[in-house]
Amino acid sequence: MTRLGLLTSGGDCPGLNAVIRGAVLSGVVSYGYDFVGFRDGWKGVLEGDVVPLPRHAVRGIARFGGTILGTSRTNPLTSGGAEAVRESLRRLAVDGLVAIGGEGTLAAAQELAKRGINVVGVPKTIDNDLDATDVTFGFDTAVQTATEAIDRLRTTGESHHRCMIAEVMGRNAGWIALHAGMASGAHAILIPELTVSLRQVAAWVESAHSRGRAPLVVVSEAFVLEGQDSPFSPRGLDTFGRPRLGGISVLLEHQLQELTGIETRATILGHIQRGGAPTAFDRVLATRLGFAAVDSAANGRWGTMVSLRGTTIVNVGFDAALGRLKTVPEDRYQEAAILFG
Ligand SMILES: Nc1ncnc2c1ncn2[C@@H]1O[C@H](COP(=O)(O)OP(=O)(O)O)[C@@H](O)[C@H]1O
Ligand SMILES: O=P(O)(O)OC[C@H]1O[C@](O)(COP(=O)(O)O)[C@@H](O)[C@@H]1O
Ligand SMILES: [Mg+2]
Repeated sequence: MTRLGLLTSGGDCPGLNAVIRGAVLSGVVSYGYDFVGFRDGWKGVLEGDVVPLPRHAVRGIARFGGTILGTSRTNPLTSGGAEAVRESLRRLAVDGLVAIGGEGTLAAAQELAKRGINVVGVPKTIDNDLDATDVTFGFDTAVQTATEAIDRLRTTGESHHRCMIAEVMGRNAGWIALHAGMASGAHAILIPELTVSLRQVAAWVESAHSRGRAPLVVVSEAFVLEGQDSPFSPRGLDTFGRPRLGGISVLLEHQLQELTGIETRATILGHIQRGGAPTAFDRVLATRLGFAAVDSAANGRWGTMVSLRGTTIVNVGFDAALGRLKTVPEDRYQEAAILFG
């Protein structure tokens, strides 16, 4: 019997469990496959740390956030390499892997595929910044969660006649800020793709204030204020050596209050955006990606990943997914700018 191994790797996002369930159900129902799950991403592969994934193990999990398998940022190439992965799969009689992760996970999967390991990828990023897929699961949930939180900030902001700043995730791309900002009626949206001067932000805030509104600014964690040379990152590095972002809104709080004289409060939404139950949209997308990943494995399309093009799930080579980010185009930002001030 064919046995596939599933793993989730990199930062979590709502919908991972729906992918796992979709893959197992499709594999069991359509192909008679058997599944195991590796705990904590590539770490579980290297350590042979597996859990059996019979059909009943995935019962009802599509509606839960996080990942039942756990995740990590272990890089298999620096922690044992392809030979260690091959040996572990051989020992566990696993015929192929479904790796669910971000561009780092997929880069590792690509390298392993080049070395003859059977692996298919499922793209994951809360930031929605992978170029080879139109939308990633988790993004819709993050936008919904951020929008609900920002709606709450508005009512308290309006009561106190304050300027409220909401800081959202977005390491390289401002998609969450753009969408949550448009949905919540922000008077300024600040994204990593475009520097803006403090004076311009203050002008938008003052314009909204002068119309009797409580100004609302939505800012991506990686936004760079004109005059700065990199995103605000006072918290050291993450386990992969990337700067940990977060806090630009607090900097803006002081500077905007000083410049405008309007009482200002900043809120960092942080990991709340990544936690909790996926929206119906994300459950459906993630389930379909899980189905398609198993179809890819069944058809021997190793070394590829599944992706959404329009409303269709297609297969693309890892190359298409890597090396290029899907950032917010200037025209999408200018379109939203009609709402500013
Ligand atoms: N080029 C690469 N090749 C192999 N592994 C990588 C590469 N880049 C990143 N990784 C590994 O993949 C891990 C997960 O990254 P990724 O899937 O992008 O998720 P996230 O962006 O949420 O951290 C990284 O922490 C790192 O260990
Ligand atoms: O606190 P952690 O887990 O390091 O993750 C925070 C970072 O991960 C991100 O959510 C990106 O994750 P994705 O890989 O899902 O795109 C960033 O927006 C954020 O800077
Ligand atoms: Mg990544």
